[in-house]
Amino acid sequence: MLLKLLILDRDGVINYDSDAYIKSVAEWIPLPGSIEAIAQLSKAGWTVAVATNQSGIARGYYDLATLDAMHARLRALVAEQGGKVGLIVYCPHGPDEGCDCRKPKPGMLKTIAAHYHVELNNVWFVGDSLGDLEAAKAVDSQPVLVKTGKGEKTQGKTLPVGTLIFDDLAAIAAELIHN
Ligand SMILES: O=P(O)(O)OC[C@@H](O)[C@H]1O[C@@H](OP(=O)(O)O)[C@@H](O)[C@@H](O)[C@@H]1O
Ligand SMILES: [Mg+2]
Ligand SMILES: [Zn+2]
Repeated sequence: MLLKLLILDRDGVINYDSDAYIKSVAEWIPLPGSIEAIAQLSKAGWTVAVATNQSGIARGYYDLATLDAMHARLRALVAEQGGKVGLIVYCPHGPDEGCDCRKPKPGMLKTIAAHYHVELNNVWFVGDSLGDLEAAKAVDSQPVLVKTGKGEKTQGKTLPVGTLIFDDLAAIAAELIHN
């Protein structure tokens, strides 16, 4: 059976983003409807994974324990609604470290695909930044832009051909669950 896999960017898609980075669990605040959307998707048989740049680690703004605590919070909130979150992959590196995982490179998407033993082509990757969409395009995934977070600003840029655009994660869940 083909795995119904959806991959999400984190900041600006699941939770509010900030130009000052999300540096603590207290600053990690879910966007309206995002927790419910993830719970509904997982209860409808979707595996929801996350691929997130976290250069704030390299910059020393917060540590791995804090990052893990944010993700534990995400998992707990979704579980409260009867859903679950799949693999969360993050890039802790800075923009100048030349790693293979920082978006727009597709390394995290490849890690997720290998974890679930699936191909990436046509898997939806939902993000609010151009780098998210470019990462998706690099591995023939489906780039999906949400207008939350930096999404409205990103919408004004030249997007990869075929990028789908939705208002928010709730709209994506409605599309995937009811079609
Ligand atoms: O959207 P995801 O990938 O989940 O995470 C984005 C964050 O890591 C941060 O990424 C930074 O970009 P730089 O890493 O400094 O280029 C800035 O855009 C911050 O505003 C943002 O919070
Ligand atoms: Mg983002
Ligand atoms: Zn990296």
